[in-house]
Amino acid sequence: MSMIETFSLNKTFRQAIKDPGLKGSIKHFFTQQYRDKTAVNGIDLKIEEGESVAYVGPNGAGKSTTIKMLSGILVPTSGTLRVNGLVPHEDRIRHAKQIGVVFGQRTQLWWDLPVRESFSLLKDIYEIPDPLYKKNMDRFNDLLGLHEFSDLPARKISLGQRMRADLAAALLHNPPLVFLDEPTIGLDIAVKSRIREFVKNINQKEGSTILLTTHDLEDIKDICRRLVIIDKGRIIYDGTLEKITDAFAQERTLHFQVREPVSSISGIIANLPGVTADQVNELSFSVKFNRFQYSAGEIASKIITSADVIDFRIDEPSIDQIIRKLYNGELILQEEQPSEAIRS
Ligand SMILES: Nc1ncnc2c1ncn2[C@@H]1O[C@H](COP(=O)(O)OP(=O)(O)OP(=O)(O)O)[C@@H](O)[C@H]1O
Repeated sequence: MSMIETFSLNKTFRQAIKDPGLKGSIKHFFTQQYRDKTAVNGIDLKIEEGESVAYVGPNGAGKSTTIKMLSGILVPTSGTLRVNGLVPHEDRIRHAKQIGVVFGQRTQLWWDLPVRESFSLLKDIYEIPDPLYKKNMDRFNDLLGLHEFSDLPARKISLGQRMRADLAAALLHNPPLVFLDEPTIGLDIAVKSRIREFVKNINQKEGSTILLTTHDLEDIKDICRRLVIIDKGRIIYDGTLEKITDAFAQERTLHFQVREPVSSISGIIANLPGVTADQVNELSFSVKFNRFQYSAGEIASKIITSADVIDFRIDEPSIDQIIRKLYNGELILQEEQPSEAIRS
């Protein structure tokens, strides 16, 4: 049985059409015009137990709406979904016990209570047995350093501390499935890396299934093996990060620095079809090539035998640039690209 299975999942919202300002609100009160906004449009998604999946897409793509349906907060307009054997919105209480949810923008801690009191309230709410509670608190203390701030009320702790506490709060009851909605938003590099390590730990050591939405592509590289890209409510890619890199990161650039000016770079690369060169200044130039056509070693040795090279480095398009181009419609995923999982 899959951990998550959706078929033709749709969610349409009714949005009010109104002009801005008070005048618009008064007019809307009398005329009441609405339009339908399809936020999620025919999502078929299967996630197996123990997978770690990044669910990414531009703003407004439908990520949060999907997570809200999967966590039972929203009822789908049509289609079916099953999460660990339950239909989330039909069985909300039982479902809540089998998931952990972290929203980077919101906290589930009690604002005025010391953080440790929030944990103890959650222990009662989820009916967590004493030994499990103690085991998890010890583990989370080790991994997330909760003791540094657990006597303080949630309103007094920093954003990074709040996120560490929220992660612990969401996982105290050992849920087999964890939804993380932007868990590293606004955090510094050190806290981000601590959180990524923690999430990897619960996925790899505890076997928890992870569904992560993020705009920080470093999160994906670190945590997830599978990437699902959604745009305008539809899945446009479902596969590994490597496959998308293979499809689009074909171009490599070698940058060279030389001791003496080179008279003709185009002459040096003349018998390498498809390779292009750019003179940066008298003593440096770059050479672009397709990595499926040539190896970096081939290109470098060709240049080194013809020029007095003192240094060189290689650049490849970052996954960040590739995914941003996909969002902007500058790259189109096509059937013939080397990815079996690409959807039209
Ligand atoms: N309660 C709602 N009522 C009306 N429209 C909504 C509601 N919730 C979401 N939408 C609309 O549905 C679309 C998808 O929103 P959603 O929040 O799922 O996107 P997202 O991918 O999570 O975006 P972001 O990265 O900005 O958080 C948007 O156009 C949004 O305006």
